[in-house]
Amino acid sequence: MSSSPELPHTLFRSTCVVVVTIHEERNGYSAVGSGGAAFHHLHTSAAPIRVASSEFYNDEEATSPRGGIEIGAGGGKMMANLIRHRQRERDAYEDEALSSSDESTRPMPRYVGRDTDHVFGEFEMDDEDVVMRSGKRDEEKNVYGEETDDDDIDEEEPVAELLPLGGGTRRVPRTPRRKNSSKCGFFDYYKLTDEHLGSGAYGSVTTCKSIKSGQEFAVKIVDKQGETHSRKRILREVNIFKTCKGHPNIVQLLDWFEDDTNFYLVMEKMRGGPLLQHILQRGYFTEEEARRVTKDIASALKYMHDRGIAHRDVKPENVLCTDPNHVSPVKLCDLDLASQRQPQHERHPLSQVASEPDLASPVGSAEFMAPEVVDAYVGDALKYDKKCDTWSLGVILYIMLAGYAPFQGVCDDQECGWSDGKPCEDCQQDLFHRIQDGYYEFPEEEWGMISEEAKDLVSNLLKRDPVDRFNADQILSHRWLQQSAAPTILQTPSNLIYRKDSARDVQQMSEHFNLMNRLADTRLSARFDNKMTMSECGSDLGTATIHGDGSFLTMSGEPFGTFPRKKSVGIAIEKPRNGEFTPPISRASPTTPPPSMLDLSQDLDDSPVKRRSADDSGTYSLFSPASSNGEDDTRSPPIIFIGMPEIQLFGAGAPVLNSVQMTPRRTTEDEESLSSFECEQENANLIHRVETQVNV
Ligand SMILES: Nc1ncnc2c1ncn2[C@@H]1O[C@H](COP(=O)(O)OP(=O)(O)OP(=O)(O)O)[C@@H](O)[C@H]1O
Repeated sequence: MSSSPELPHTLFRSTCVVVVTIHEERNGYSAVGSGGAAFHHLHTSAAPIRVASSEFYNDEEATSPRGGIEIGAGGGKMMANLIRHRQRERDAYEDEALSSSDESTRPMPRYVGRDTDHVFGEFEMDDEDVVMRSGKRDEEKNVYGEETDDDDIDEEEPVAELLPLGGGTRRVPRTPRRKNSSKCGFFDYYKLTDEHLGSGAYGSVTTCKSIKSGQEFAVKIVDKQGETHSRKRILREVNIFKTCKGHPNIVQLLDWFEDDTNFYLVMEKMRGGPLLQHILQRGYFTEEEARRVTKDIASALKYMHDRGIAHRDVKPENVLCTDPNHVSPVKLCDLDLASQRQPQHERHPLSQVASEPDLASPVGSAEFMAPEVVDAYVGDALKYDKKCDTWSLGVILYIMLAGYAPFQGVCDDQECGWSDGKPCEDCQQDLFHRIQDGYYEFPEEEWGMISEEAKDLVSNLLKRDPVDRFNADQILSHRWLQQSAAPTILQTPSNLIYRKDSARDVQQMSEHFNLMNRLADTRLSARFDNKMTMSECGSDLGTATIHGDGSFLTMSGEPFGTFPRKKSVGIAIEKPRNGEFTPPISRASPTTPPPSMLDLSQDLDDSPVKRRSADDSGTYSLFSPASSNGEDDTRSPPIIFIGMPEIQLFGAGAPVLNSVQMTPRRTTEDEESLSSFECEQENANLIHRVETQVNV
């Protein structure tokens, strides 16, 4: 099926993958796993009934009652269960808050600024302090040694310190001289400049200046009013920053604040800008410089991986140059997608299982996705781990050496605008297939001048099987990194300019993917944080419907940000065994079983929800009847599950649904299947199909 002219916004040109993972805890149910959302609706008649929406997250720092499933209209018994479930949550939350005699462990609804002086040293720092903090010491000790003051800090104070917000902003006093300054916020210490450093799905990064010293920092400001903030996510990012403090190749968080409107993450300012932009601006880049950058990134990854953290979004935009005049040293930024495993001894048996999908959540950027990540998109596997970071480093290294990406999507359409940054479903599919095949070349024109050692490292990073792929240790001990490389001047800068299909597309694709993943994730988390009422849930059910061009429309028709409010799409799902469609079954591979091992065999007594066995896991077809009622159509797109009574999988209080992934795949069977698809929508002929991996 090719992109139809009548359907400019074909579904999932950009891919959406939603992973929901659940595990059970003693008090009711706590959903744990990667942030995510599932689209759940029941359809039995012309008027689709919206049934359920769930949200789950895996954050040990959660300050609000955890877990939960939110239900919209319909399903009386289910609704009653949800009310009971909600009440149980509130009771448990209040009980816990009241009974806690220990101030430090008492759950509070909000927290304010983190006392980062304890973590990072003095608050107001001069350049020397920043250098010290960012670990400009003996590299071996910084990367591998234990010379940190973490231990003291951890004992004194948890990183996620929780304090009542009260009215207005309050900053935690960190030193005796600040003990009385209990009403200070970001603007008491810093002033913003008008230098915009970058922006992402979360917020914008701007230069700020210390009022006291005039020293410049970078501050990431995350708008709390927006759809994308999540306190847990910020906490997680702060925690990971803290774990990574002192490493010379990871951007250092220096301070952070929260007020009524924003979060403020104050970081050291990386004056050299993002890697590829830096290379482009300099117009000059050598193999030796590529080697140094590779070593820096590998050092950062080793540090994170050794601590059980996968970055999961390694891409050139997140590699920042310290100095405007030199490409290295570089530092990794943007730790908000990073995931950290709990230490073995702290893991609950179920949470251990449930932690897997956190790494299995397909997040990141398209061109940098390792094959196993793409597998997760297309249902062949659900698990990937920190080796995906070293794959992404392989892609970055390839781009650094050649000026274009190793895997690129192409199609036959002469009008295709993919190389100009426009969406193209065929190109995207082609890109995914190429990544999955793991096939790339070293074209002689650019690679002829590049050393065999460099190519060998690329080859060992771009290994399709993660088992064969180099880990960070192997990268660092590779012979190319062990000694200076040739000062060969590379064609990278000019290729970055002329090969439109490289860096720019990488960035554009990454925007699509990251936004989709995060909006779906954080929006639901934010909603849960705010403890929305039943009616609110009902009126704002679901996450976002993803248009073919990657834009979003919420279930309630509210557009996110600047996304166009145009044609909406609905989604239908068909269970293959009961329905007339037989989509190709693409189960998780035997070596990477899906996260469906949770014991779901016991039904809940009072739940209307029928738990399914792991046998019910499988790949389901997901269809998208388009409703193209004109450019201004802002109707709520119905989410319809056809022929799937198991929609009750998504019911209240029962953690029966392990994960759902929506992945695009078109097969030759589609045309036939779709022609028999009875859709009650207008324009039923405009149906696109994606596969859905449902793990029960
Ligand atoms: N410490 C810093 N110094 C200079 N620039 C920075 C710094 N941190 C971030 N930036 C710039 O801001 C951009 C966005 O920052 P960051 O990636 O942390 O935000 P985000 O909202 O989490 O983005 P994403 O959507 O990629 O996750 C970066 O790509 C970079 O260009």
